[in-house]
Amino acid sequence: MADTVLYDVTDGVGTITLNRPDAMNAMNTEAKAALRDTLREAAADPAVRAVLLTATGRAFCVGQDLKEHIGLLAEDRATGSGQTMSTVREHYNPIVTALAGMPKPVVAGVNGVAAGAGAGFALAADFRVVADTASFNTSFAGVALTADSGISWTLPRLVGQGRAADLLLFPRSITAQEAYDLGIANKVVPAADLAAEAAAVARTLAAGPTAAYAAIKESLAFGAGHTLTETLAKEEELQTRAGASEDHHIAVEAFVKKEKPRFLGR
Ligand SMILES: CC(C)(COP(=O)(O)OP(=O)(O)OC[C@H]1O[C@@H](n2cnc3c(N)ncnc32)[C@H](O)[C@@H]1OP(=O)(O)O)[C@@H](O)C(=O)NCCC(=O)NCCSC(=O)/C=C1/CC=CC=CO1
Repeated sequence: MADTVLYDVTDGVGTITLNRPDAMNAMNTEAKAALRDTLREAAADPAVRAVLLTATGRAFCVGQDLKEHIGLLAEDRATGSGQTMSTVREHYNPIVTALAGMPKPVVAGVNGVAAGAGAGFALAADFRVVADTASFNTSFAGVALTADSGISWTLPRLVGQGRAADLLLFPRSITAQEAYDLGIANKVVPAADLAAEAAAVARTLAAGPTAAYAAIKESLAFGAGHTLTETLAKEEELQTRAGASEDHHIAVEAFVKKEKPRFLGR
């Protein structure tokens, strides 16, 4: 059986590739566990300074594998165990926590449709490079479910509460261009260039000041749920840490010498 998730580390980029192309990268139990564990590995590896999440085939990820899910639902009914939705706690929540909390930038290379939890994964990344043929679909209400994979946190922050409600109540596929106009896609590129363009963005970030990027991610997440006063205090704490980093000293020295800094990531 082919690996459901591929992983490669080159030039500081940990590339995680969802690899169930024949199933449109639907997440079965094996793929969810593999993605969760690979994200944790990438987070812990100092050689990885940026993560690229992408996929093989014509889809990015269509969320929960409904063909597996129907069997689990039947089992639940038969045994009364009610265990089917424990996958949210065991898989989806840890996956999204790992993406959003990754102490380095995460780029989603959205090569095709991103639906349900698959859209949630893309939205939990820091930067989305999207093929012009790709699309996004919240999908959840279509299968009589509510939002998961962080979508009720990420989507309103990207598009506003009203548009998020629209996209969740009336699930439909929105094009890459619509996603760009709404602020979901950061960059739309011709489908043939997606892999190269997404990898280039990830490589650029991997060559950057990793500790400062981690602090930027932390302060954005903090600011989203705190007052200005609290956020100013957090910024001071994080700026003090960034100011003590080797990369800060390297950058200031390079600026004064009119040179290009070569960041160490610490
Ligand atoms: C809008 C679509 C994503 C893409 O549409 P389209 O390009 O027209 O492709 P289709 O013809 O519909 O599909 C091609 C084949 O792929 C199969 N497929 C698509 N999605 C899934 C899926 N999620 N699971 C399994 N298989 C899937 C489809 O059946 C076709 O196969 P065949 O060729 O054999 O017929 C559209 O496909 C679509 O709307 N898909 C469903 C999206 C969806 O509802 N996803 C799940 C949302 S719920 C979720 O992600 C999270 C949870 C969390 C916890 C527990 C339980 C459930 O969900």
